[in-house]
Amino acid sequence: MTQQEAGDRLATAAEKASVLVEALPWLQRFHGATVVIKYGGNAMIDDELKRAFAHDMVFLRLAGLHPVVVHGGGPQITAMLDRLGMEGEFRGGLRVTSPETMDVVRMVLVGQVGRELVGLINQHGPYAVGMSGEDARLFTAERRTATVDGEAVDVGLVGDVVSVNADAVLDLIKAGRIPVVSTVAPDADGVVHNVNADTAAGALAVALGAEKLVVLTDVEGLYTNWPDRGSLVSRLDADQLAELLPSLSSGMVPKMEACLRAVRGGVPRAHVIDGRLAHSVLLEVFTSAGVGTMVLPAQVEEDA
Ligand SMILES: Nc1ncnc2c1ncn2[C@@H]1O[C@H](COP(=O)(O)OP(=O)(O)O)[C@@H](O)[C@H]1O
Ligand SMILES: CC(=O)N[C@@H](CCC(=O)OP(=O)(O)O)C(=O)O
Repeated sequence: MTQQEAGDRLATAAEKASVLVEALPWLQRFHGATVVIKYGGNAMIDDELKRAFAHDMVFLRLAGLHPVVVHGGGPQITAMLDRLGMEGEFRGGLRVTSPETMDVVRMVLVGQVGRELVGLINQHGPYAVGMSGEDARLFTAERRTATVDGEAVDVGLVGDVVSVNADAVLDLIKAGRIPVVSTVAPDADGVVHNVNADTAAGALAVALGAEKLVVLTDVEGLYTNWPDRGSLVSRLDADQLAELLPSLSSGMVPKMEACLRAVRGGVPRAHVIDGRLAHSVLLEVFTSAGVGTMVLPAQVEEDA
């Protein structure tokens, strides 16, 4: 080995060690904390990324945190509707959901996307258990409308989460498992509704008293003036977000509403991060710089 090569090896080793050392305060701070991670369908773009996500969930669990996964699957539902020759339509960021569409939504979220994530996590050990909003009365939904040009529009069997019974999730956490939640949920009469996954993740984070809500999507974070790439915002507080919300367009609306709901409901931090970057969750949780957009309940001086 030349002197140059030996020097390079030392520098690489020092860099690797510094990453591990930097994680220590965050490992201490989040030990025993519950983190709700929303994995959007648009961030499940290839098998490698999905495997990296599963790896990260197991990493969090073995690092002493309690990860709870809430997954989406919008593009996967649309692909299945296409295969079945059925129409897919969104209004105000929500899927128009007829009873027939609801069958497909449930089949894809619970039977396909949820199962796949459970399988990938369980390649590392017996951690993941899948459940939907129907299991042990996790979520109760209430039919909601979409807002289009300021008007309320009927979108069929689409629900908002009006109550959360987190007992079954807490039981799984206590047993050392990683709950993987699909967001279909019955209303008070037992009629199953399609719930946006961001909305469900926000509600679950509040009910669990989570330390963080992390939303993985296919963009770097929130842009105040989309698509102006210079307008990426790294942090904002609940009041600033509430002011910005009416100006946001469809995909970001449920995401940022969920972050607002979470921090106003007692979750100290909500983050929107780029799920296209492998291991972005680990960077968010265990590095000082963090990634993406962070929403805080109120303006704070401390960097966290
Ligand atoms: N202000 C904004 N900041 C960032 N992304 C935005 C904004 N407005 C609209 N978008 C769009 O929202 C998309 C993310 O939402 P969505 O497609 O519903 O993702 P997911 O499947 O992760 O829930 C981004 O890819 C981007 O095209
Ligand atoms: C009511 C509504 O729009 N539900 C969503 C549920 C899945 C979801 O939210 O998936 P992403 O997170 O991948 O967007 C849908 O049917 O597409």
